[in-house]
Amino acid sequence: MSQDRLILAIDQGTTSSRAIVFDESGSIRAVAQQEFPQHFPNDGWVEHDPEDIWDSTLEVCRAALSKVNIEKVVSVGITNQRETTVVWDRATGKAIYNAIVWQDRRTAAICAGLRDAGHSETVTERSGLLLDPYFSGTKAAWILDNVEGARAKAEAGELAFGTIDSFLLWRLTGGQVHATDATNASRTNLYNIHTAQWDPKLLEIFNVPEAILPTVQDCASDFGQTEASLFGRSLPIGGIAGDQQAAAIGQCCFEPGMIKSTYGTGCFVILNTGEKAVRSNNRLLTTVGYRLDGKTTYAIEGAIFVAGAAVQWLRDGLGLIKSASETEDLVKSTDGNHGVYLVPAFTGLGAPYWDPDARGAIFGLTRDTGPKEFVRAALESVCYQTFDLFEAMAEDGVRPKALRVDGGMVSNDWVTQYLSDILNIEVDRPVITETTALGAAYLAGLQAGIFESLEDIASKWGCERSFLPNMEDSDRNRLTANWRDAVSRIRKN
Ligand SMILES: Nc1ncnc2c1ncn2[C@@H]1O[C@H](COP(=O)(O)OP(=O)(O)O)[C@@H](O)[C@H]1O
Ligand SMILES: O=P(O)(O)OC[C@H](O)CO
Repeated sequence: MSQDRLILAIDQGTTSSRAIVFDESGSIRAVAQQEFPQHFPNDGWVEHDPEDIWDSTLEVCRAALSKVNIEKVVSVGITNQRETTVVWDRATGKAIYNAIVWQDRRTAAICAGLRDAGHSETVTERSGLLLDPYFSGTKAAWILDNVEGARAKAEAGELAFGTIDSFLLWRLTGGQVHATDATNASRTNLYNIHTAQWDPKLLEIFNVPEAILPTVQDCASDFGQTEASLFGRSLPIGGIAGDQQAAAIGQCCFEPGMIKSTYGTGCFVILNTGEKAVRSNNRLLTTVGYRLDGKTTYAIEGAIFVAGAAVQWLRDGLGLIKSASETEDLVKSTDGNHGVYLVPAFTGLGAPYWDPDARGAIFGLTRDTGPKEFVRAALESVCYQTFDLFEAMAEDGVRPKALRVDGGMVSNDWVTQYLSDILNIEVDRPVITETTALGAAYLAGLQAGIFESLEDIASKWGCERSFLPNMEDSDRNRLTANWRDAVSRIRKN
């Protein structure tokens, strides 16, 4: 097969924007990355300036494209931090408020009000999600109700709503295309995952006017062309998926029962359930895994809000480490956790607890507790939180045999081994850990005809290292029971 054609994948994440150019074999030809500022204007609020998102995206695309022959780039894929909400003016393209980030808790009271009004069942049945501030619906409504004149403009069709993919698409196409893909739509609380359409009843419940919504397309489809002035040449945009779904695609989880977990800022487990939208009895989410040729493949998802963010907190908040990679040697020099447990509920607890008011705590401190124990407790907490998701899945009757992992944290061998020990299953780390961008590239490549099918793509997956469980049951039981005890002490709901 010719290795000449290239794909540009844009990965717009929570803390940084990345652009990666892949070739036809799925190998990386160029990378550029840029962090951008986080804004915390109030307790529990998290915002991004949409211009920072746009500027950093544009710069990394230009930087990555400058390292390759742009004439060979045949398709662009976009993947993005999901749920983060932007509302912009169609006439100017300017956002009317900062992007409200997925971690933001400001709409907790609105969600509680909707629960009290008896909407929980309708929302879960139709959207597959829960009533939690995590999702976009209440964030969009908050902007419309808190920016002067916004609701009237929205009703008049002058404003556009989008998750980050949609906002970038609008900007990249010079305001020509207002669209999103089914995975991003499935994170809004407004999209009916069974009918594959925006749901009028959900729009009514969340008080979001239809006039602001983007068109929902397949993940591999014609999303328009980039404006020629941006990169010196117009490029077709052929793929979009939310970052966690893109990671599942990059990990080639195409068969029902296949499962991946990504350890970036947060941790997100996605289990392919095939053509069936399976409803969890244990507060996991039902979501769109991908939609291709009009056919939806569903997934069950467990979302944990703090994973690598706990390591960032050790570095930036406490100053205990200078870099994330130091944690591996530090924790390897410990001989157990000395009874210290960190519950990193800095922005509440996600699945399976869904407790937006819970806050973090550390337990079991003694006079000999030092930085190493804090570091170990932070790394362990990520594995215990994944354990909670697997327990919830087990109660739903799902017991995976192996887990494919990716994300910045799994470069840490200690974390990956401990994860295998605590979950008591094989944990596989792939050769290419940039699975999120790779998934977007696969979608764009499918649309461009570079890849023929999902089977074609699946043959490219390679395992770099498998981690096998190596812990006594009695130790696992003791550790997870202590963790559960720690969690129970911070619960508010
Ligand atoms: N060696 C390591 N050990 C532990 N955590 C790490 C290590 N390397 C990176 N991380 C953590 O992984 C996260 C970065 O992963 P990444 O996948 O780039 O995240 P995101 O896409 O959410 O920005 C950071 O939160 C960082 O603290
Ligand atoms: O940007 P990430 O990698 O932290 O992912 C964010 C998720 O999409 C939030 O649902």
